[in-house]
Amino acid sequence: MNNGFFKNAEKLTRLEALYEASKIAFAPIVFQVARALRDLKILEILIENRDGLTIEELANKSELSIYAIKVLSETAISSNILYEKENKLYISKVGIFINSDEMTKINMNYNHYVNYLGLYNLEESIKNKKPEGLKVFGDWETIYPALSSLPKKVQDSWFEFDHFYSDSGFPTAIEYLKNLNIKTILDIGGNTGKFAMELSKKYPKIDITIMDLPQQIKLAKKNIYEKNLTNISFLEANVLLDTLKDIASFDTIWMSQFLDCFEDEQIEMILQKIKSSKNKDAQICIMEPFWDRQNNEIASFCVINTSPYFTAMANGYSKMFRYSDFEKILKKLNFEILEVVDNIGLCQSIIRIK
Ligand SMILES: C[S@@+](CC[C@H](N)C(=O)[O-])C[C@H]1O[C@@H](n2cnc3c(N)ncnc32)[C@H](O)[C@@H]1O
Repeated sequence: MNNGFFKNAEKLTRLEALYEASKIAFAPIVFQVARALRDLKILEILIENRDGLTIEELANKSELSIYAIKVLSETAISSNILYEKENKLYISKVGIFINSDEMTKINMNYNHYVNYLGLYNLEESIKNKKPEGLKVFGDWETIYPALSSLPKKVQDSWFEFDHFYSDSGFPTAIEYLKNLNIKTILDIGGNTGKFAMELSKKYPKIDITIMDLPQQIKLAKKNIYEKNLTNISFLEANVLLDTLKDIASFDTIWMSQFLDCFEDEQIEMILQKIKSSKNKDAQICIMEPFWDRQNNEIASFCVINTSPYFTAMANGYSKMFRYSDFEKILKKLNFEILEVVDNIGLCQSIIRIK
């Protein structure tokens, strides 16, 4: 299933197709112009002046040259961000979204700070199965141990992106977990502890343990000690290398936006390790944004287009899941699928398995 999205390609006329191809060929230019218009506050100025401004007036108010306004606004007109009427420039709905829509802002920052430079090496990354783009930030095998030492803007936009999509699901996910009668939960890939802290605030009686790489556990500990939450513990582990023998005491294993960090063989290996080490009655809840379970095409587009980040920047081999592919892995490992719940926050689904 793909909810009937992305069905236009075969219907385009030759001329429409050439226009689409040209938009793609110039996409990096339009992207950078849109971002510059946002960050140079030109969009904001036009939002404050909805009756339109001449080029001279806009140059004056933005303290930029006439040349700058002409270059930026002409690309913006060609891509529907601005429009022109009787020698005045106006902001369009697209421009308003670029300036003010939270999701668009976060996606744009993530693509500019985290992905833009490194995506130049996508082809090499595909061929070598390595995140060759990551070298723009240093000599790392994957982005995960690098996260806590990336440049501030890169780190901030990575965490904002990650948190925006998973955080929006946390309230509903926590409500969902309420009905499962949980006493002890292991949050694998718990990152900076955001989910654990939300859960802890809501249910102080549940024992929560965050498992992650040592670098992330350090950040999580700092956050959690500052909040003085006492029902959260920590386990440093690399799920690829460690045995996971100490997980038998948990009645629930939680993984949110975690398994998408790995390739199929690794996912099978991790799930198999969990299956053989967990208490036999323990349930596993997996929260992921499956692109074929989204309820609108925009969400599906955003989820799909996160995948090349994994290839060029994160690890060289993982991607956002198509549910039907993921289900095959669960069935191969003989997991019982207890239920799948969609529409968790912006784009997540929870699969509960045993
Ligand atoms: C995309 S983040 C998800 C964070 C969080 N669960 C959420 O929903 O926002 C993936 C997390 O998995 C952790 N991770 C990646 N590889 C790992 C490994 N081999 N062992 C343990 N944790 C790992 C990363 O450090 C990171 O915190």
